Amino acid sequence: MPAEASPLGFRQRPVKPLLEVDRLRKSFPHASTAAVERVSLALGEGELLALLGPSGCGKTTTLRMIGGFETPDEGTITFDGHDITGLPPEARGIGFVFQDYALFPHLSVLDNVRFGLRKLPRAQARSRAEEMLKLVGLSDLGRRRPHQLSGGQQQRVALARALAVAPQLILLDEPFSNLDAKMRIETRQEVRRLLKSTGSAGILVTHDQEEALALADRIAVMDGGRIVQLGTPDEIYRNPVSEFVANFIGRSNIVSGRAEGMNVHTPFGDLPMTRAANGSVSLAVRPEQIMLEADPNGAAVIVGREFRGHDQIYWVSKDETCFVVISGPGQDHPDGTRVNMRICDCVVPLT
Ligand SMILES: Nc1ncnc2c1ncn2[C@@H]1O[C@H](COP(=O)(O)OP(=O)(O)OP(=O)(O)O)[C@@H](O)[C@H]1O
Repeated sequence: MPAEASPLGFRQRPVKPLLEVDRLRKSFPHASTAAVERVSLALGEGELLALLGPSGCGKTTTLRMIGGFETPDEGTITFDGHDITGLPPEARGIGFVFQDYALFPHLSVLDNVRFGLRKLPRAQARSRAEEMLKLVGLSDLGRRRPHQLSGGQQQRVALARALAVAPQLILLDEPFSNLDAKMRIETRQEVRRLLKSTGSAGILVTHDQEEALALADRIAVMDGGRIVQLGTPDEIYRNPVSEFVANFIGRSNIVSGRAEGMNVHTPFGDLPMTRAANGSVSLAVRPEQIMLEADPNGAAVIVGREFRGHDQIYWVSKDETCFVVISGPGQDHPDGTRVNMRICDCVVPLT
């Protein structure tokens, strides 16, 4: 369902949007389908939005159109009350942090941050750049060159440079992709804290659902050039609109059922649903919504498990279907254990 037609999308529209993107379309020469199709979204002041989706779904093209690096075939972009659709990047007042940070290798860290402040008097530019380096925790490294920094430190310099001009909006294209797993987790919390402390709104492009869930206030899930769902991380996780979203954000088991209003008959018994439906439905059931009870006569059998310390993942076979189940500590079922499966909580009917 396109976001503009989605009740979730409307309910979440910021009262006074800082940015409004209306039905953007972009196709590239020799391509059979558009890279971006009817993309609409609104962003409030200080809000963080993630554009999330698989490779090639149109995230970067959407971001580049908002930044002015790509011209839309159709649609409009309104920023701070002005139509900026035809303006070049430098006239938009929007900050950009590129995937490769795009720092100037021959300039010191301090001069990289000072670069965007060229129009200010020299002393003022220097003090603002120093202030920004302090904000990102790099005060001691101002004299180094970019190649003398770690990936995470370079990322923070790029962010300090973009934030130095106090943009109302900053665009981040896969900003953590060059960092190792541990650094990514630390840096994304740092970036969220920085953006919240400066009050800048942000749009982040990522294909990493964990990153989007951890960093963003709202997530636009994209597939095939379109936004397929727009909502808070909690809404998208608990109430995915389609099998694609249910499987892209976390894991889901798909179960068939016959729906009647807010209830559904399933092989696991009658269950409540998160929203009304009628007739044959596919249902998304999260791994943590399934309870396992050991029973020598149980209809299911554990065929695999992965110990993860704070919880365990089980693969459970029932009627030639394999389910994934996550259970908390204290539940220890060896491979081959016969079990009964019970679904607790509401299940989600999918489109
Ligand atoms: N300059 C270009 N010329 C031709 N086709 C392009 C160009 N830029 C992007 N595309 C195509 O447009 C589609 C969307 O690309 P885009 O980079 O926006 O996707 P993405 O979701 O950001 O993917 P990734 O996560 O891999 O960066 C893809 O099919 C891509 O091949």
